[in-house]
Amino acid sequence: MKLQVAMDVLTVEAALELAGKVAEYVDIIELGTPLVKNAGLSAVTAVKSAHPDKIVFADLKTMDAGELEADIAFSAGADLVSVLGGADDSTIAGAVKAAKAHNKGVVVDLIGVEDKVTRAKEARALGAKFVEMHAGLDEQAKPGYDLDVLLSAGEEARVPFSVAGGVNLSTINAVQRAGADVAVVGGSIYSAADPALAAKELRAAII
Ligand SMILES: O=C(CO)[C@H](O)[C@H](O)COP(=O)(O)O
Repeated sequence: MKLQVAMDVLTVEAALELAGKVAEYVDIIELGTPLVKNAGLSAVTAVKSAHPDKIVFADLKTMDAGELEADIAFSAGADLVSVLGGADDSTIAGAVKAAKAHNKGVVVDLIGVEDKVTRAKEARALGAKFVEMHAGLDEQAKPGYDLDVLLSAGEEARVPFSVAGGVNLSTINAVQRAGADVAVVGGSIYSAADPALAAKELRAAII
C-alpha cells in the first residue's frame, strides 16, 4: 500500500517546507484543493521540480471541463489529478483523455457520492486509475462519522482505491486490511508537532 500525504496548506512556501520534511516517507505528494486554489498550478510545478522522483497529485476536484482542467495540471507537472465522482461521465472521460495524452492518471474522488460502490465501478470503466473513498473535512466533523463505511465500500467495489477521511496511525492498518492501494493522510501529518516523525511512523505501520 502506498502512502499519500495531503498537503492542505495554503502557500507554495509551506508546501515545499512540508514536502521537504516528509517526502522520504511517502510515495505520493498531494497538493490539496485549498493550496491549488490559493497558489495556482505553479505550486504543482514547484513541488514536482523539488521532488521529481515522487508521484505528484493535484487535488483539483474537477466538476466540469475535465479535459481542459486535467490538461493544464498535467502540463504543470502533475502525475495524477482528481475529478469528482459526482461529475458527468463525459467530464471523467475528458480528464482520462488528457491523462492518456500525457501518459498520466485520473483519480475519481467519491466525496459526497451516496452509492460509492456503483460509482467506483463506473469510474473505473471510464478509465480512472483508481477511485478515492473519501469523506471530506466537513463530513469528518459531523457526529457519528465512521471511517469503516469507506473501508467497506472499498472492499465491496473491487476496483483499485485510496482512502481519505482522517486516516491516522491508529487506523492505517485497517485501511491496509481493507485492501486499499493508497492511504491518504492529511491532518495527521501536517498538523502534527513533528510532521516528519508522523510520516515516518505511518510508513513504518504499513506492512
Ligand atoms: O481532500 C481533502 C479534503 O477534501 C483532504 O486532503 C483529505 O480528506 C485528506 O485529509 P485528512 O487526512 O485530514 O482527512
